[in-house]
Amino acid sequence: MASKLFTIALVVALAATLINIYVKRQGETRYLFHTEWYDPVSATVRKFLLSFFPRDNAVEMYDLRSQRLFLKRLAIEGLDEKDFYLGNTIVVLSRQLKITEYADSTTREIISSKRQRTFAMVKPDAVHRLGEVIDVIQSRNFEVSQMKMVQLTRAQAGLFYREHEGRPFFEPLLDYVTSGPVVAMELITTNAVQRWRETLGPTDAELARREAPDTIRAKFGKDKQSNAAHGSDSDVAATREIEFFFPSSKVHDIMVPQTTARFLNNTCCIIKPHAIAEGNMGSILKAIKDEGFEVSALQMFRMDKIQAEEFLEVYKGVVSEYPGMLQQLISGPSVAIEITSIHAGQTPVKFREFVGPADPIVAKELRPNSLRARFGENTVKNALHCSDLPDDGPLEVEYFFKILQ
Ligand SMILES: Nc1ncnc2c1ncn2[C@@H]1O[C@H](COP(=O)(O)OP(=O)(O)OP(=O)(O)O)[C@@H](O)[C@H]1O
Repeated sequence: MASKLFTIALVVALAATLINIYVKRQGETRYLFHTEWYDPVSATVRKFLLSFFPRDNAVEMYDLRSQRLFLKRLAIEGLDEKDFYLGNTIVVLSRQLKITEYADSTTREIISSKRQRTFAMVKPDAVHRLGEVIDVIQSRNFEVSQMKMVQLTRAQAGLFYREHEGRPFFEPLLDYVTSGPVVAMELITTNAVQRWRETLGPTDAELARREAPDTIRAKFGKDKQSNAAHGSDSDVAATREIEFFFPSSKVHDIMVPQTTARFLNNTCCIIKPHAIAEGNMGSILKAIKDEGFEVSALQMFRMDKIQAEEFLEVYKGVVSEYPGMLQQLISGPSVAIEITSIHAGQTPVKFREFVGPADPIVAKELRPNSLRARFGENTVKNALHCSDLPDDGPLEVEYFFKILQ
């Protein structure tokens, strides 16, 4: 009985504190989220209630364990309303906070309709034009929140398209979607399911060219079967399809599509978070292809501080930009790429030349066509990380495409 009374008192006290903190903000738009952060010092996951105030991009955090205000309202540069959706990780004062739940019904109603997820897949016939497809995706204000190049097995393709089993086009469809790599993506925007279907256009690419020439299938598809890309047809399908390609728990199931990494004659690069946030991912991928390099594997990662420190260890104490490089790498999603080319043994050296000098200002002078000259800003925001030495490339590819899988 005593313990029950204590629990009730605690809940009342907690509620009262929350009311104190939040009700006084009445009249001002704010969203409430449950978030968590892995605290390396206590080796535990700490849970916070987080308020976000869109007017000034400020956050306030309440520690659910100590039941105390943890962070007074503070504007966080680079944080935006669009960063707040379930499953995303935001960075607040170097802490990577994962958003685990909406903390009230108003936030759920507003954010979940604004931030709907859908599943998109670039099919084998359009993968060589991935950069252009991503340009369309970004120009229509979709955010790519997960992405992975995979090779579907026939069994996986059959499961994915099981609703079409028995139809005359089913077996040819499986031949087609297993004929080469596909790129699976989770896209987020307002009304994402419907808007992505509209962006795709009609199933038949020829019909799309006649009736909806501005759509993805009109631009990149060939016919009724080879139609460049897929999109979920409902909210429920989107959830199922996202889970199919990006399982929420690490499962070693043969039905989970696997990376296309070859681990041979390769080098590695990372499109940095700032370049993705600035909308340059598509242009960078297109430039890499136009220069004759092949993207043989690709995946979006949200690196945590421990992973970023591990990855950048060789630069610690060696380059003065190390702290900035670390912050940049954990500031948002990045895309790791395995690069191969017809130059075989020369791929690392040739690709490094194409990426250009570490300082974009120097790159603009010496190599104006290099990726850093075109997409970089300074030595930290220099658009891409690229393996330094030929021996590093395969190790970095292994890090992303084996160890972090
Ligand atoms: N009549 C057909 N002949 C050949 N292939 C077809 C035909 N109908 C559909 N397909 C292939 O099967 C896929 C799935 O068919 P569905 O009817 O679900 O079309 P969709 O919803 O427009 O496409 P998706 O599901 O790939 O987004 C199509 O995208 C296309 O590749």
